[in-house]
Amino acid sequence: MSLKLGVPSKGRLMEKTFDWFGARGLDIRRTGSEREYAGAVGGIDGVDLVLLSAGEIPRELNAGRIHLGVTGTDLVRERIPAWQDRVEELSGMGFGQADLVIAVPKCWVDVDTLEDLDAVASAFRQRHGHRLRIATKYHRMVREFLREAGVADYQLVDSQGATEGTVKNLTAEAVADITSTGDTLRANHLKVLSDGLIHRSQATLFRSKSAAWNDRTRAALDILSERLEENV
Ligand SMILES: Nc1ncnc2c1ncn2[C@@H]1O[C@H](COP(=O)(O)OP(=O)(O)OP(=O)(O)O)[C@@H](O)[C@H]1O
Ligand SMILES: O=P(O)(O)OC[C@H]1O[C@H](OP(=O)(O)OP(=O)(O)O)[C@H](O)[C@@H]1O
Repeated sequence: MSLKLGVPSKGRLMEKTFDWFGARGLDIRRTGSEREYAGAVGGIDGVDLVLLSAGEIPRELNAGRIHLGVTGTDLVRERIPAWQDRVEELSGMGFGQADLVIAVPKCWVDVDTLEDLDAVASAFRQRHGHRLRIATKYHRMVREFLREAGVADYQLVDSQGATEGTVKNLTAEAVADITSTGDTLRANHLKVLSDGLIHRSQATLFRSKSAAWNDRTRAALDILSERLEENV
């Protein structure tokens, strides 16, 4: 059995992931036609490449179907319950940075903090007969964060894309989404709460705690770990 390394096969993390391993002596390549999801790893023995979307890598790590995988820390926290028991962070990779934040309409001039949001949420429910809606795809992380902050009078509405548009479209009053330059929030007249940072994410190399390890896969991991230490 070879060590299975899961890397993003498309999307914003793919190229930088290939470059990051290249700088550490691992030549990761897609093989076959442009559309074929096949790949190879050169420069190290006993490692098989598994091409996946960044969003699927947490599930594969959790199931132990891959030994190592590259994805965002946000996706691991969101998609693996009790993630610390299931995976180990081997190395932050220094790209794919994005912040998961809570944002509200800019015109809510009296709302700058979670405490303000809590007050607005209670008033909103009394006035409208339903809870203030927060659009997000990060249900687990947002619930946990708001529970710890003591904000209770809200409901999550699922949004798998174009989340910032939900406020203009009147399907939500606030959003919890990833931001990197802040352009999308600004363009949609939203502002981040001053204490509304839920998580700072970056692309990270994870090790599955449930994958089966043998002498060959352990030896491959040792060589890989040495390369990582040489190139911190
Ligand atoms: N500006 C950004 N917007 C969204 N995600 C970003 C941004 N910058 C970095 N990321 C990170 O990139 C990762 C998601 O990458 P990407 O969207 O390519 O993967 P995906 O969810 O598998 O894509 P897809 O939606 O095509 O399946 C997340 O960890 C996210 O935090
Ligand atoms: O702060 P910015 O640099 O503007 O980036 C943030 C935007 O990028 C992501 O969307 P993505 O491009 O993945 O599209 P999506 O709306 O389909 O998720 C994210 O959901 C934000 O909408």
